[in-house]
Amino acid sequence: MTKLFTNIKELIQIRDASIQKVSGKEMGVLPTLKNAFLLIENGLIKDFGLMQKMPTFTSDETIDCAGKMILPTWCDSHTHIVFAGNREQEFVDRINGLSYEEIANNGGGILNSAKKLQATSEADLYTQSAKRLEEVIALGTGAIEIKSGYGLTLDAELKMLRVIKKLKENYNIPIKATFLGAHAIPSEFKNNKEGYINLIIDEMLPKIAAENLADFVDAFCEVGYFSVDDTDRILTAAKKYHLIPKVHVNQFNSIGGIAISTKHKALSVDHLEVLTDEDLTDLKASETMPVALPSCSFFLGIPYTSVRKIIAANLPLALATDYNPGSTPSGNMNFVVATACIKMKMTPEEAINAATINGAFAMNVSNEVGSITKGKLANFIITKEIPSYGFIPYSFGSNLIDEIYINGNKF
Ligand SMILES: N=CN[C@@H](CCC(=O)O)C(=O)O
Ligand SMILES: [Zn+2]
Repeated sequence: MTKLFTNIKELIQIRDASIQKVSGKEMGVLPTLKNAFLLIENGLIKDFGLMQKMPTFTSDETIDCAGKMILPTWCDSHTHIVFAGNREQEFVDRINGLSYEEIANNGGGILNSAKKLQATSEADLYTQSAKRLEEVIALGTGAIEIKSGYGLTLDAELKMLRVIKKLKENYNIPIKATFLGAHAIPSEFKNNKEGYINLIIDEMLPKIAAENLADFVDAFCEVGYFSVDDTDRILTAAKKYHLIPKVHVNQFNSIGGIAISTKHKALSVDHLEVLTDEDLTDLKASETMPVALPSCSFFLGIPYTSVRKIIAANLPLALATDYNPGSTPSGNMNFVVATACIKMKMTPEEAINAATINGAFAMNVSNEVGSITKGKLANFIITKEIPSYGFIPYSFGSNLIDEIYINGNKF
């Protein structure tokens, strides 16, 4: 089955397969072709080039894209879309003056979501989560990472990971599962954090590995949650099961989370709203991808990640949503890209690179998605008629998506 897309006003993010991520100044370069064609075959990108040089193809279907642009679907490398219910009440509490920290200390926050999730059946949790996944695919996400971490008991963590497994089976986009048992200390272990870490290491990890339920491991390395030593213990234990770390660090405090994560060769370190010079030095000596989550800063009113410092240090950067019920109840990557430009002063080129090729790297799916590359999945966004790709972040809040293609089929 072949499909030919012709007269594409601009074909965005064309790359050779050898490019897996872009760093520093390279982030400001977004390779494109104006007036292009794109040929797909059996769900994969087969060929692309300039219209003037298009060979004669016999395709099953031809789609005229005059005035429209094509770019790879967004790669959202950090989400928590498997959750039960919502935390709208906490949103109102924050409007009325309580802080995120105060809400968490009063038994709200992650523990509130854990209580709801524990009381929700696996079937119901699947239905709620699948709805969110479909919502974000329609918004242009074509590869996604999903974390556990709202279970906080062996059974509930397994329930979350089994829901992610089922999503992988039923939806045809790259989905990666991350075990985040170390998301918060459950109330039963309030005065016995060691006991909970032992549960993670001695019971959760072996069971999860035996059922092959996770690709990555995560921990919330933060004051009041898991210390650097706790994180070290968990990442060390996870290594035995070949779980690569992707770690929540530096959301509120810089406590050494980056150093311990890079020491464990983490694939990514995520949040980084607080970032010291020492953190930057540790990142520079690593292959770890820094990931910024601007929708979280927007929703909580906390500082935005200093991405200009990161890029000036010649580092790469990825952008993700952090879609979750507490700090970021939105999985809209278009908003993330716009907010990165508006609030973090990224150029449209940098933001699109961060949300596609670097996002793919941050979840180990670079061979399948993240760019318009021969042999990669035909997962792409066709825009409405727009004057330039800069219009995507510029027209924040507008829906500029005309169609989404996943594995060569309209979603
Ligand atoms: N910071 C840790 N975890 C989530 C939020 C958790 C929640 O509030 O439910 C985050 O990445 O922002
Ligand atoms: Zn998160």
